[in-house]
Amino acid sequence: MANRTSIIAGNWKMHKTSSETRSFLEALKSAIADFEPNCEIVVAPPFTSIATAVAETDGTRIRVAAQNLHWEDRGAFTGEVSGPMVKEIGCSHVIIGHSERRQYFGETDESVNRKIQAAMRSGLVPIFCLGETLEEREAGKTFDVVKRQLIEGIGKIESPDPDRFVIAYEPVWAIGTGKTATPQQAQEVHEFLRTESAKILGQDFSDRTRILYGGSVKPDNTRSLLNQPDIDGGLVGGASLTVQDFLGIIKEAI
Ligand SMILES: O=C(CO)COP(=O)(O)O
Repeated sequence: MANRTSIIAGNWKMHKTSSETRSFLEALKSAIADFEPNCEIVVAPPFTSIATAVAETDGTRIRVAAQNLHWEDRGAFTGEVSGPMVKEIGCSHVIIGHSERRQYFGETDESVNRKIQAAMRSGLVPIFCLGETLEEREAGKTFDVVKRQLIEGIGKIESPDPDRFVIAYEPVWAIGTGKTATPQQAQEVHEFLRTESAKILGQDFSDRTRILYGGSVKPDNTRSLLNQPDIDGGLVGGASLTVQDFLGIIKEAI
């Protein structure tokens, strides 16, 4: 089995101004200077705080992600931001297809696919999110839903570099609810996603791509989740907003 380096990524959602971003990153930098984390570290601030985050993390191991992009590189799309813009300002990663974007901003499997292609065209690492709702889980549709999202999301993508492509399984019912999927529940979906992605993009891609779990990840549940063979890190919302919790998660990463 491939040896995959874990990723701990903080999705700040609509939190932290530039000055709040600066103080958070100053504290995080000094905290991680004391030890050698076992994982890659990514933070995803809102667009307006990205420049500050890039400046603050320059020369460190912390990488910066955007939370969204448009599928075109430029054009008359008021209020939108494109891959080349995100790349040039210094982001390495971009979150795509988060359930909040699907739920509140009308994103579809098709737009997610176009955004993944746009990210790759601009040299950004997509963090491609998918996951079922509570209703879908209770109706026994979890595997059908994530399979459809996976196929539609990565279907038309040509030979992505597995080291530069990340999938995040985020069951919607576990986001911001304090209700984490059990390690077994998460593992069975991760294993399924890995098997299915091998059918679409080949065994090497499937062996090497990182699949993160997201949904109420906290310092005290990180270890048991990351101990699962197909869970390669966490996409963290609420607990990435305080240095203490985010650092606690980073320290638990294996
Ligand atoms: O949506 C998430 C990360 O993208 C998860 O959010 P919480 O960690 O707050 O549940």
